[in-house]
Amino acid sequence: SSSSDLLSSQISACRYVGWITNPYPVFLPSRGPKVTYVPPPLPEDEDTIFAHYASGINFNKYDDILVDVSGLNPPQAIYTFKEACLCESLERNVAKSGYVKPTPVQKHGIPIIAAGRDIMACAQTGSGKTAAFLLPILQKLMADGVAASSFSEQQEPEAIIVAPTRELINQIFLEARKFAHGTCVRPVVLYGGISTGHQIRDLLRGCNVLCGTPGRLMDMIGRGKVGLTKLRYLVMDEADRMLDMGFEPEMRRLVGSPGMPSKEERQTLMFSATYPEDIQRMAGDFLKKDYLFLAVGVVGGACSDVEQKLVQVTKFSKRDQLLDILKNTGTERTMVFVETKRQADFIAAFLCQENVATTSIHGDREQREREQALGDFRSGKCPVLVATSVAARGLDIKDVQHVVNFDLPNNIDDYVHRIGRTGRCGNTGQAVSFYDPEQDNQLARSLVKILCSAQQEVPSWLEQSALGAHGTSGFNPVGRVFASTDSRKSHPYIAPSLQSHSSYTLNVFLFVHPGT
Ligand SMILES: Nc1ncnc2c1ncn2[C@@H]1O[C@H](COP(=O)(O)OP(=O)(O)OP(=O)(O)O)[C@@H](O)[C@H]1O
Repeated sequence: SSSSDLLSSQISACRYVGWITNPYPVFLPSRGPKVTYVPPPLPEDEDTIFAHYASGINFNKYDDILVDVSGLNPPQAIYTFKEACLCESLERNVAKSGYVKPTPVQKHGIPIIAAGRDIMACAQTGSGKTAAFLLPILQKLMADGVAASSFSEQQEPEAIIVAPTRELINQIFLEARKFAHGTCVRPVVLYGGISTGHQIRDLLRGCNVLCGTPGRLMDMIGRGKVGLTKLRYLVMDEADRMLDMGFEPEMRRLVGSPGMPSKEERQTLMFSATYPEDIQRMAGDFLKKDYLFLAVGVVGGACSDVEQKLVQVTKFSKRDQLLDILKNTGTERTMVFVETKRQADFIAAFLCQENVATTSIHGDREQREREQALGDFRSGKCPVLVATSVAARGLDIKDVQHVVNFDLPNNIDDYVHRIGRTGRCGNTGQAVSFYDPEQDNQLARSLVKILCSAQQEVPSWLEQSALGAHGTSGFNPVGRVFASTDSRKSHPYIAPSLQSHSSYTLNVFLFVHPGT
């Protein structure tokens, strides 16, 4: 029965932290030396492949968001999927996915990519970036009559997509599989935590679009299972994360791998909701000089469909406050973010003890457990998911109504991605963040900026903390709200031609800072 299933999943969550067998939790990584996990076969029925949730009441408001394209000669935006001139199968798959009209990042991104240009695209969480790169790539592969790939000891994909986490790359793969349904284009996914033998067998059956996390992808390239000479499209999703300290060396190894076409010979596409300026400058190493910078709304801004609340707390009051919140949210899907894997185990076990159907996801859980947890959360069997930042980016889960930052992250971009797990595709959502002044003061200024630019109420205590924070000279929370911060604009020596950049805007959306 479902209640005994629930009980057993709660028991296994507790056992994982040694709660039941041992009164003092032990935190041994449960990863064995050899990974043998083989995920269940993918469903083949169309209802599952094309399952989607409805866009929300604010979907049409996307059209009001300011768009800025900078760089030379950007192509005209499209306004309908018809104008994207997709082939019949793609058009049908788009319709079956429930897409009626493109979102702004699709209106601008699709023609830019179709025109063969490199792009650095920034658009708020949940606004359709995945289709913005998948559709034009698939369309170009189809238009160029890409050969149906077949068995070979080395696969040479035409497109490679990289993303920072296993669950996200798997989701992107499923999207690619959905849009390519009924065509000869074959997407394949590679990520860690799964039997390598299983993935090699799947890969060698044929591959046009390879979706991978960096480690497993480089492993397959190193084994000679993936050749790069036919590569035409390289996509970095969550590009700022792919180029930060953690992944930058892998990305440099990837573009420096034997056979990899130079940046002049391939098309490189970067997408994210956040782009710190230093990362933007470094990203230039991977892109052609004349790449286009597409900014939908405030670069690095939070999704305006998420109602953001900050609650001042003390370290020891957090658990009770979390329980209070969860009592009100009931069975509505809620993601609770914490800072450490250990904390994720503690909080998940605590909530299970309090009879809240909870599961957890973090980097020390086995892949089987991670996928089970996500599955239980998606299905609603466990409506509360306790997660570390491993689940902060990209995950698109139906009906997540609440995000709780039990611990605030230590950087503002992570905050933007985390709260973006709710309020997707024009739906509304709520985010509550526990702010511990002893821990979180360094975030005060950035939080005020983010709240202002998303037209949210700023608590006066937070404004005070921001004003009192170190180095506040020139602090202007409402400044630069519409800056389409293409870092090249403030560094003309990088690309002097951009002095005369072409920039256009759509439907300027003005807002007033609360209180002004
Ligand atoms: N044109 C559209 N019409 C209706 N739904 C859409 C459209 N484009 C995308 N969607 C849906 O919106 C949801 C969010 O899209 P997606 O996951 O691509 O967002 P994202 O911008 O990549 O978000 P994140 O920054 O969190 O990665 C998905 O369920 C997707 O299928």
